[in-house]
Amino acid sequence: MTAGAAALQTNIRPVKVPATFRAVSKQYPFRVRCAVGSPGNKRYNITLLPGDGIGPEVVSIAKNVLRQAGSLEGVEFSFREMPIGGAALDLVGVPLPEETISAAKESDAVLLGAIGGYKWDNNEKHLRPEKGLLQLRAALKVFANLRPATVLSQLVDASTLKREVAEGVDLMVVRELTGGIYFGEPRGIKTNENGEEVGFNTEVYAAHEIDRIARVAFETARKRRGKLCSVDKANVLEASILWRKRVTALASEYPDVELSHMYVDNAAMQLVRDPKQFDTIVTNNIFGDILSDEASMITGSIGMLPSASLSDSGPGLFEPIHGSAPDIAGQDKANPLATILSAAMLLKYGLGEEKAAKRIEDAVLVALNNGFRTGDIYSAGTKLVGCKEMGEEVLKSVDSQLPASV
Ligand SMILES: NC(=O)C1=CN([C@@H]2O[C@H](COP(=O)(O)OP(=O)(O)OC[C@H]3O[C@@H](n4cnc5c(N)ncnc54)[C@H](O)[C@@H]3O)[C@@H](O)[C@H]2O)C=CC1
Ligand SMILES: CC(C)CC(=O)C(=O)O
Ligand SMILES: [Mg+2]
Repeated sequence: MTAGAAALQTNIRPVKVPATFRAVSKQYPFRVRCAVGSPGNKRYNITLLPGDGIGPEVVSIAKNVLRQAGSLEGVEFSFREMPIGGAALDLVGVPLPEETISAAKESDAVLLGAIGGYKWDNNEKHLRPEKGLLQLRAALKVFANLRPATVLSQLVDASTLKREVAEGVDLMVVRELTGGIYFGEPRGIKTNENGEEVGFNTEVYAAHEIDRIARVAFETARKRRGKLCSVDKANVLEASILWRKRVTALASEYPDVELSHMYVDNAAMQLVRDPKQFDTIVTNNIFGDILSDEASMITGSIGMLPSASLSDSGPGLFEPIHGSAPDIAGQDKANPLATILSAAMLLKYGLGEEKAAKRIEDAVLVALNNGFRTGDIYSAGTKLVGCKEMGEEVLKSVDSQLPASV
């Protein structure tokens, strides 16, 4: 055993691996992981990757909420915590240890906090926390990243946009997650013939990568309001020209979905001008990363937005869209709702446990209805609480049988 593996062993708790089978989800064009057994004894293995900064704070809360919601619906979890990002670099010298990849692959779903921080910002490229997250997404083949942005009526005043612009926004960004410029080769920094340093990356998409994310997006739009906007930069980039061509070609298979195209610069502007025009947005890795952060502010805060990253077979990866927020880490200021809602997406999209997912979604609404707000979503007349107290309020509400008024 390597020194790294030995160090990791101390962190690994043995778990009982249940027999699992896969069933086609009725909800989405993905396979969900299903535990074998009667509704009374369902059991799933969840890999927890707290990561860095506020990651451990929000994941520990989401874990408790997940366990409680599950237990009320006859679902049990075995949690296995593994290192990733800066935490893994400090522990074993790499941002994504083999043991973490294996644990993630063997589990039924993965819940991640966030990675990164000032301490590792000057590390060599392959020893940066962000590299670990990209490697994990590639290892799990989670090409489809669903990032819903919904303005809750309770939080309209937390939006930076005017009430009439923000109220009622409900959109879904379908982001391609394992291709494009974040992964494309060649990449690097070299010295050119003039002795000057040159940094370069490659935006590259194969037809099959575009087709599979487009299909997810068409299916998603079909189950929502039937409108799909494909965002690209086809007026400049060849990768976008192919993107637009492939998405357009698939549209004939989805006659019930209204397809439109928009350049990304216009999309960034339209999102704050009139976000209600959007239902489902499909876009590449980098544009989806940027536009979803922008969309989060319409909802009040980046601390509100969850995500589901799905493959067409193995376990899904569920994480808030925010980063490790080193500026507020360790201060009990983080909003845990994005991670709690990611746990709800884990139940719904990863395991097909819709009732438990609904319990969590309702509990978040009840906590907000009761006036609790972390600093990022605070407005006059509401109760300012820290990360832990917000988590406790959601946990209390999970038990509540009261229907949440949206
Ligand atoms: N998926 C991941 O793990 C991601 C990791 N990162 C990494 O995180 C580190 C910080 O990156 P930033 O660009 O600052 O982005 P960030 O998302 O961590 O923070 C941006 C701003 O939003 C605030 N914020 C974020 N999450 C919040 C929450 N739950 N509650 C309240 N406020 C919250 C932060 O305090 C900060 O002011 C970097 O190392 C970056 O590479 C960034 C984005 C995604
Ligand atoms: C930290 C990066 C790897 C990606 C990112 O910002 C994101 O996925 O939202
Ligand atoms: Mg991002």
